[in-house]
Amino acid sequence: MKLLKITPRLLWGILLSMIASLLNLYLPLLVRHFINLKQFAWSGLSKKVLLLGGLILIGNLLVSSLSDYLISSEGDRQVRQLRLRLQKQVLRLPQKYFDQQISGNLTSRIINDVNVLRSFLTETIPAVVTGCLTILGTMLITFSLDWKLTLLMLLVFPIDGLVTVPLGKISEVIADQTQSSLAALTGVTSESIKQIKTVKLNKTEEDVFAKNAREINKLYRLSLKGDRIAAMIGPLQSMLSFCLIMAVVLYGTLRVKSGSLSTGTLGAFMMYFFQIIGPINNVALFYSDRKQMLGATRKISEIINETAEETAGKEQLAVAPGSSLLRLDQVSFAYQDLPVLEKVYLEARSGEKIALVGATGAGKTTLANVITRLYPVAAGRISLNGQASTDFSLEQWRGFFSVVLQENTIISGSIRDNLTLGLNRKVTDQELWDALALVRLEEYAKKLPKGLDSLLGESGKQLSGGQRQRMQIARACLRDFKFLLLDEATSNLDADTEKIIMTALDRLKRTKNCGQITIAHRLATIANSDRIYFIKNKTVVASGSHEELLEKVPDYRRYVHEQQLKEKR
Ligand SMILES: Nc1ncnc2c1ncn2[C@@H]1O[C@H](COP(=O)(O)OP(=O)(O)OP(=O)(O)O)[C@@H](O)[C@H]1O
Repeated sequence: MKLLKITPRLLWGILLSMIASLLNLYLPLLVRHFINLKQFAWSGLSKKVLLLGGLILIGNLLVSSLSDYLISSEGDRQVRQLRLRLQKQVLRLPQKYFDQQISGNLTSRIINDVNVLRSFLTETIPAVVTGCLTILGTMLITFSLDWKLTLLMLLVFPIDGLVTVPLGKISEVIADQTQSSLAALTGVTSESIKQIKTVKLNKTEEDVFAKNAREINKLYRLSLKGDRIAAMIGPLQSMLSFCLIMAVVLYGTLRVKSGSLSTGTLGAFMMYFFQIIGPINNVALFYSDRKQMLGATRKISEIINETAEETAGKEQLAVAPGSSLLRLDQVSFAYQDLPVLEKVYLEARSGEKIALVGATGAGKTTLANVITRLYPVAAGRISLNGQASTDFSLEQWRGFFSVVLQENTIISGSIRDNLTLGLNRKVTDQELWDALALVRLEEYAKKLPKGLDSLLGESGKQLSGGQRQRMQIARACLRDFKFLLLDEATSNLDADTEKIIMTALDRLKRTKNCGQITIAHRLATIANSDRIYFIKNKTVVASGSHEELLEKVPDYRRYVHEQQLKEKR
């Protein structure tokens, strides 16, 4: 097992558990002594034996408690470490990995599969080790007491094996399928909760319910299969054990009657018999538990072995203060087999506002994602002041950009939490209020009873779409950056508010001497750009000012015309 380890603490726990098992082995011998007594007298040996029995019970209690605590706490510690490792790994995985995942399935891997490993480490391993010891110790003692009765008792192994081996194999498969089914159910449930508004507005409650019910039913059917196996294993084992006990009792009684066995020894045998039934079952289940653990390990390892984004390993490169030039040369990119960008050329300078314009699906957002290295380019070069983007560590490179995305990136938390997200410097309240004022949110925040510390709800549910966009712009403006990248960042605002904010951003661009890269369809947002890159057929087909493009590029004229028609509607 690679993910969880056998540590000294765990070994101590198992050792104590073994001591407790050994202590338990002594108790039937004490009982045998009492049964064999001709007459009970509260003195001498009997007193000593009773005292010893009491001490063994108390010792067993203490040792077992300590052992349980050591094993469980070690399991918790290792599960914590594994979950932290998984969380760290998940955060480092490339964007393309998430494009192919259902977040709920991933969550289930991190939560449910790790629990399977925990139970193997803290339950199966100790149970099997102590079980083997109990079985071995019992056999040694019972052999020394009466080998014939022991041989009869030994029949429990093949009989138990007859039940647990074939049924255990089936339950292994069921357990593996159950884990996958649980992951799928977590996936669909979390998706339907996340998309509840879409579900309601599209009146797809029944469809979503049917989809989720399919997963619930699949899990139910698997659980029923598991229940059937468990319902067979338990009673079958009990019945076979009962038959065997009867055989031991009958044979033992005959031997007692014939005088070749003492009543005490028969009593001790019965106790030993009951004592090893549990351990035998645990040992028999080891194989299927191990299979289940291997399945969970495989699924977790798939995440851990995924190649992470290359984040570190490079020195911070010195970047001269002042003006910067971001340049894309012959950049190409494809999502798996879908080429989206081909030989794109682009330049953005400090103090400039450039715009990426093109029909929907043209590849504008993809271009922004490639610039910020969310996806690696397939060919070509992206550089800052002549230095290739890949010469910079990912962290340093992403630090050059402050991005406002098309999608909602408000986190659950307060206004302050959202504004300071990812900021690695201390900010004063005044700076936060200034940022809010820049996007015209100051009045709104002032009216809230807790001001900057007011909570915004999950994903900013308590804000309007426009307020959410403005909050994200305010957050972006607070960061230190060389280029502000706005991807449809003002699409939800009314024309007047957008104009006010764009004017404020222009001012910010001049005072901070940063560049601005805007992706937008609305003409008013892009028309005053220093340079517009018009994207069509996977590449930049023309660049220039709005007026230049209108004059020289028929496709751009057509695009603008269509856009004007849309905006008039
Ligand atoms: N994660 C992804 N995996 C696979 N294909 C994608 C992915 N994201 C986008 N695409 C595809 O890449 C193409 C460009 O998409 P992109 O989002 O870059 O366009 P866009 O110009 O920003 O569009 P819009 O103006 O509608 O936002 C589209 O065909 C889209 O289907």
